[in-house]
Amino acid sequence: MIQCKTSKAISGMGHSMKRKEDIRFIQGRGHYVDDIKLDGMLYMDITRSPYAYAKIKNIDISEAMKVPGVVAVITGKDLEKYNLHWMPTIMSDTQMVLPTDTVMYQAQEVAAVIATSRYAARDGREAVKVEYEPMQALVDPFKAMDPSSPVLRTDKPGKTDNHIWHWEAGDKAKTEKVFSEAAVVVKEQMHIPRIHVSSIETCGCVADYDKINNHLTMYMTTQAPHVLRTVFALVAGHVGLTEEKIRVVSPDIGGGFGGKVPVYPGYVIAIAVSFLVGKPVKWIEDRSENLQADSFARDYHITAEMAGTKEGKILATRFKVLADHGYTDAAANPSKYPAGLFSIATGSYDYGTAFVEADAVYTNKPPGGVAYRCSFRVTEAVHAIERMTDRYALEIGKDPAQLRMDNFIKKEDFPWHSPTGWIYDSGDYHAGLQKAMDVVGYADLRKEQVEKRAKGELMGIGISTFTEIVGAGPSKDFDILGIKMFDSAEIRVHPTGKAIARFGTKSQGQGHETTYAQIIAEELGIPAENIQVEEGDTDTAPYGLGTYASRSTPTAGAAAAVAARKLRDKARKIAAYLLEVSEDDLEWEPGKFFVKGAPEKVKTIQELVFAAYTNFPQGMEAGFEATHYYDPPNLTFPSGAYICVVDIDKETGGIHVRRFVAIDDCGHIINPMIVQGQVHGGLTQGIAPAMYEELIYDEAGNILNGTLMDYLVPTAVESPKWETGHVVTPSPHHPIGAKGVGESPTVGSPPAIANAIIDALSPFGITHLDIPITPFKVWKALKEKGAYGK
Ligand code: PCD
Ligand SMILES: [Cu+]
Repeated sequence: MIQCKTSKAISGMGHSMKRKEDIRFIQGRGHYVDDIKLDGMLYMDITRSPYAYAKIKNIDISEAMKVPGVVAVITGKDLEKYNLHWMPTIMSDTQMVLPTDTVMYQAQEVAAVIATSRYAARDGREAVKVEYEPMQALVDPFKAMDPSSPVLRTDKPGKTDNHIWHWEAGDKAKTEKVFSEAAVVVKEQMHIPRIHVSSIETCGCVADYDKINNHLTMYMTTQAPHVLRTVFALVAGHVGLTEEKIRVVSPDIGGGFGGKVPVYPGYVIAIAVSFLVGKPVKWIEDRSENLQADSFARDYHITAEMAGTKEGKILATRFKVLADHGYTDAAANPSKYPAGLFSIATGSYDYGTAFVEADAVYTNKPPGGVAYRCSFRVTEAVHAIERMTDRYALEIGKDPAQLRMDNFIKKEDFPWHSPTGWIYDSGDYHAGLQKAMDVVGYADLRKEQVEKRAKGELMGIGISTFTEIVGAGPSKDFDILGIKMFDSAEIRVHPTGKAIARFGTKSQGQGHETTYAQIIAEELGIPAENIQVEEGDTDTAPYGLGTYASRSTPTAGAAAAVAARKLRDKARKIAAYLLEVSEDDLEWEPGKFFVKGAPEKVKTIQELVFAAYTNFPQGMEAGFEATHYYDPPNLTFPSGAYICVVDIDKETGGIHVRRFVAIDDCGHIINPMIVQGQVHGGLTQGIAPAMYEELIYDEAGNILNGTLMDYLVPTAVESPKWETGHVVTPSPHHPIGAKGVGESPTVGSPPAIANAIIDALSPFGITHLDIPITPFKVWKALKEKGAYGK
């Protein structure tokens, strides 16, 4: 199925080349921020608020200053003197760096303690005495929307409510008409809970300000080094730290998953302190801080409706969202899309009309709304559409697989214009679902289910046939803080034919050092092994928007191919010159040009590169280097067909995932082994919100599961055996036909699991349960439906 045009020695596209980076990772030689030690480095720890909403009456630092090793305690008032106490968020909202008078969520930063050791900093943090006057927190987003509720963002002049923005897409009037006339309408209220990215490595940085040269080097765990450099320059330009004086370096990163896109106050405080003290300052979050205070994901309350015929033709959908953004809108979305790409909510189905609308609201919870392994809210959209498709099938008593087959967009209808304005590039949804059904043995499973039901046993089969939307994005629509979302590649081939390539993206574990090398190997025929890939240093890499939203392959990966093709064009010119033929008489095969019909007249790419430095035609520029900034013409639309089989213990509500088959379509695959790893990891991060994870707050805004003792992150023990496979519909507009894949499994799997569980419970009249679906929720729902007698 995967075609390899290059030999294993070259290892271009389609080869399961072992990951270059793993040589250091598996030997404990990865180099992370916390491994950085600089002369005279100080350590920072942060005093945080125990209250979700309170006035700060007083901060007494005297005891903290007495702790041996503590050199300074910084508060909002200190930063205010330099106008560094506020910063912009990526969504152009504002966020406190340190508060001067009010705290807005539990675990918010209140003061920073600087000491000569991490331990002293921690002791100092405990010794900071803060006097608070607690206020009534607003936790419920629906209540917060109520015009009679107190206004939380009193820092915003003229703000009279807690509403942040309203956004909509699709055709409201047309959709309403279809709904009012439809024979069948189904409706569910659902909550996609607030969850959290639990990367192995927490956030952290070392801010190293050099007073003599007025230069800041910021070592940090960021998915978007260039954008953050720009943000830092915007925040600190007025004190002389302009962009050319800032270097952001991201060393190895232990998982990003969207949580390392935002700017956290800790980074800005570390910069401010290093600037004021003139020494390097290290800040590394601990596990609980990471869970309690960093950007959350999801938290969408969705009223979902679907209209259709009695026979099973979907006619329209309507989705209304209330988005709880916490204290500030610190989501990581393209500017034009405050609700991200939620309007992909029509999914893989061909029907006439849809209307989606979203309102965002402030509450006393940590800020965020990051795209945790999700292209800006596509996960929420997929959950809504895939749950409702099953809900509709249940309503009319039709098999959910058949209902999907009957409603899919057909492969000949691509490029397909969705009713909410997207143009899907390619796909073959029928083939994907058919393959998943064949692998899982769908017909037999349905028979088994009938037999089990007759015996009172609970077995469920759940399907999710989702369409993803990745590769942000085309500059006409996509920007972050005004910066267009292109990405870049720069290739330098040295005289001996070995190369270094640099990118505007930044791997956090995805394997870019391997796969980017494979793309260049494919295009130039230089062995991937001989191509060194570098990312994450703003002094050396070309400007790019970073790695998230499965955008690296669609953008920087494309840039690599285009830059390599520029070089191949140059190689052709040199070959024509050396072989004394016209360029048209030459033929390319990965790694060499030869004369048509005379294959013995050949120049290898290595010879041609050498000639670019030693023997090139008069008038040609010397060297063998190229750069490309790629502005994608469209997004790529990967898809998947997932089938999950569950067995439920009726007495305890215990859920056992018996099978999980995932057929993905990410177009042409660069490295099948890496893609499989991506799918395994992504599925595990899909079972997480479906069955385990949710951040829970009480009415006072206290987080009830703020440690990994209580916040249940699934491990290998909880993970079922993932059965994976592919169909391949190349992206027609991408230079190598690839689509992103990193997010697909996390986006597509939660509804497959939820649908399976609901399918098992449907004989009791249960039509919906919110994720995470825990044994207790199942048991409670069964009890309410009288499953255990009166
Ligand atoms: N067709 C194809 C596609 C793809 N690939 C591969 O795979 C990977 C991925 O890719 P993509 O899809 O393009 O993506 P990126 O951009 O690179 O990345 C991103 C993603 O990725 C994922 N994965 C991962 N892994 C790891 N290890 N770690 C991490 O952290 C992570 N993260 C996650 C997330 S979350 Mo977001 O941020 O939320 O938005 S988004 C995301 C890479 O390596 C590449 O190359 C291949 O091979 N082929
Ligand atoms: Cu495949």
